[in-house]
Amino acid sequence: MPSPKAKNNSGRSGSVPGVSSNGRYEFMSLNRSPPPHLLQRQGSDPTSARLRASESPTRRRGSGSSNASSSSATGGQQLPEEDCMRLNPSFVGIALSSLLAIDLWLSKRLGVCACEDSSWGSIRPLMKLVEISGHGIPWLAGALYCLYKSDSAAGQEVMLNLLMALVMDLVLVGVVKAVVRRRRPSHNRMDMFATFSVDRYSFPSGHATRAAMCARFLLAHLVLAAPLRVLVLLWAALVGFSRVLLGRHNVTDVAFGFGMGYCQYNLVEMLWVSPVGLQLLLGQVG
Ligand SMILES: CC(C)=CCC/C(C)=C/COP(=O)(O)O
Repeated sequence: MPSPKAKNNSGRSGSVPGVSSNGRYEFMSLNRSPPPHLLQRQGSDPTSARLRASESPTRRRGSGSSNASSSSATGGQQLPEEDCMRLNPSFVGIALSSLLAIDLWLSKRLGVCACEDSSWGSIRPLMKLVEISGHGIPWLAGALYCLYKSDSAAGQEVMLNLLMALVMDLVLVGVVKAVVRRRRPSHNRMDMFATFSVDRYSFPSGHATRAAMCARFLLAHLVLAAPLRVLVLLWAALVGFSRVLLGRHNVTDVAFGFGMGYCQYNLVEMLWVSPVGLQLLLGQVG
């Protein structure tokens, strides 16, 4: 992530980031030699040393022309090919780093209920109530209760599919969290109730996926008056927003969570289990 304290004409066009000795990214010009401390670091970097060691002599000879071109770009210093590639991050890489920087900055600023002494700390209990309203346990318990209480086949069908949708959501979010392994914001206090071990990761927000998917589910399968439909949408938005206010998530975790939850509902519709389908399924199992 580009540091605001960047040296060497940072921010100008034609600049690319490198990593300084203190671990921060710094910009340097493509047209000028990198600063000596960066050149020295690349030479002693164990990863690039390993890469160079594993390179066969044939490949090294073969990459001579690219080394020559890189030496002209670095003021006569010969850099190995892999180091040169690292000095030329793609436009997509820079755009992603910038987006992440904005995300972290914005999320930190919006985390105004992250603890009791935060600027909006007094509404933290209210935000925690919103958090509970989007938690998996009340939704699973509610769907099970309605399934048990429902006396119509249509009601049972809807509740059964909601139950399956909630379980599918937990599994999909768990898989993505385990793969991406993005840490929760540093200002988050890990005081959520009933979490799985993957919930130490923040991408995507499970509350946001559930809120988006359940909102679509309710709007599609319950006959609700217009004000109630608006309320459902407002609730989903508030659940997502409260994740950032509480400092639980970065903005991108919630935005992706909303998108994922929206798409998950399409999957629920595709995999919709009807009573006939269920009887067939149970008949095959039995
Ligand atoms: C224990 C059960 C049934 C669900 C856990 C729900 C939970 C705590 C999800 C984490 O949500 P965020 O990713 O939005 O923090």
